[in-house]
Amino acid sequence: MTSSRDDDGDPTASLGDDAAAAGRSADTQPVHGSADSPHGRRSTDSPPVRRLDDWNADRLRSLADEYGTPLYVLDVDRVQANYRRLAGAFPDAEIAYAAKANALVDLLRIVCANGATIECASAGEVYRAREAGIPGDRIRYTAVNPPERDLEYVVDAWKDDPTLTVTAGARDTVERLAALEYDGRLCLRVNPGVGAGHHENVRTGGDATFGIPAERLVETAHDAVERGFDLVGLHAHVGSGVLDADQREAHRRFVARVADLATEVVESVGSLEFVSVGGGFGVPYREDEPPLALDPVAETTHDAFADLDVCLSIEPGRYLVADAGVLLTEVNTVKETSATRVVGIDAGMTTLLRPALYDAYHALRSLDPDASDREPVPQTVAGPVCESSDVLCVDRPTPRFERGDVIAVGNAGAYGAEMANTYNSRPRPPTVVIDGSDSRLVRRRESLSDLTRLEAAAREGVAE
Ligand SMILES: Cc1ncc(COP(=O)(O)O)c(C=O)c1O
Ligand SMILES: N[C@@H](CCCC[NH3+])C(=O)O
Repeated sequence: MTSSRDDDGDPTASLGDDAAAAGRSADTQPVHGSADSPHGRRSTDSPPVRRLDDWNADRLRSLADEYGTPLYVLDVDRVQANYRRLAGAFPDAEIAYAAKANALVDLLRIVCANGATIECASAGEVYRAREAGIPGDRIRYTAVNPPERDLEYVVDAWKDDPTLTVTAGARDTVERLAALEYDGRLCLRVNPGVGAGHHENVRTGGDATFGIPAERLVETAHDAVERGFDLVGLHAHVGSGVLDADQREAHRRFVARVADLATEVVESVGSLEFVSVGGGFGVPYREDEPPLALDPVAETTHDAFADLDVCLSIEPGRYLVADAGVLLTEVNTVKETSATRVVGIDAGMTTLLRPALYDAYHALRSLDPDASDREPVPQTVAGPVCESSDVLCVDRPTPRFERGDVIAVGNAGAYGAEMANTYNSRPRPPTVVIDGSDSRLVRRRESLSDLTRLEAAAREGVAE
């Protein structure tokens, strides 16, 4: 395995001033490439888990007062601490941040300033990365059944900057890229036959639709080389939210299988620059769940690739941003029913989709100064959307929430704002970034007029 970067220079050099500034503090120096453990890893000092109780309630309440609710809050220092911890465990690996977890332009700049590449799942994410000023050699686009419009946009971006890399998960995608006269850097995504994740809907290996079937990989690689592509990489992704022992064991088998497949490709086509083993590093959502021990995962991965002369790449999304974010929401209704105490809040499944989609658990805490004195009672917390699945929790024993309380919802930094939508014509919430003692609005609240802006029938509609 070789190191991902041959320069240890300033990764922000080609970014704008803002990005360079984001990377300038002592806290944000890239950590790649240094070693002080048998596997070249080095420890970092930030706690591996940040619970909801660790957030400063007064500060969050004052942000809710200033910007209103629902409101996403993202703490830049925590993103950077998470980045350093992961980079410390995988010092030789390239870290490609999976923008799908949270694609705010500000955030892309910050992780890139720390040394990351940006892993993009769509033309939209490539567009965001370019808006952030990120150069092509830090952008990777992984096509999933790509609409023609996406391919065309990415091929145009590659014409502007041929250092960009495209990952194809199907032979058809390779053919369609060739038809668009793309013959640049190509990575192939394989389905290694093993998946893992916090819910069956987020397992992307094994019985899933993603990637080239393993038995077709070598012939597809040959085909790509014969067509004149610059075949630089192999990619696979196990799924999302690897945390418990069974999932870690599946991840171990996954990594071993990807290493075998990479060996087959290298033997057949000569060499590869990198192998990406995807993301999936889980974080604890429940108060009593332990954090993921990164070192054994890194060691297993390192060992699996020890005999291969390739750079290792990882694609974390959730691990970098989940516990760096909270959602703030206000209680507007409380009613006792014969079955439970129902607490109505102003954030719903349109604001945070994960509970409705995956039955996901998110910790809840009232920020009211008296909240800790209140007795825990079973409470069902429901949003403002006309769907009975619009509940954050059912009968969860929590200190009584009262009307007017601001509730903080934990681990909302990943797949929170990013999956927000406007169902029931609910404008999407804003995001405020906190950066040390400063805070800034990085995405404004959508207004009612934003809802109709694209419709021809609206007064100022611009539909084509
Ligand atoms: C291809 C790919 N890479 C990376 C990720 C990031 O996953 P996670 O947020 O679990 O690290 C995903 C999402 O599951 C993905 O589909
Ligand atoms: N959206 C999922 C993660 C899966 C990402 C896509 N591969 C979640 O919130 O847990």
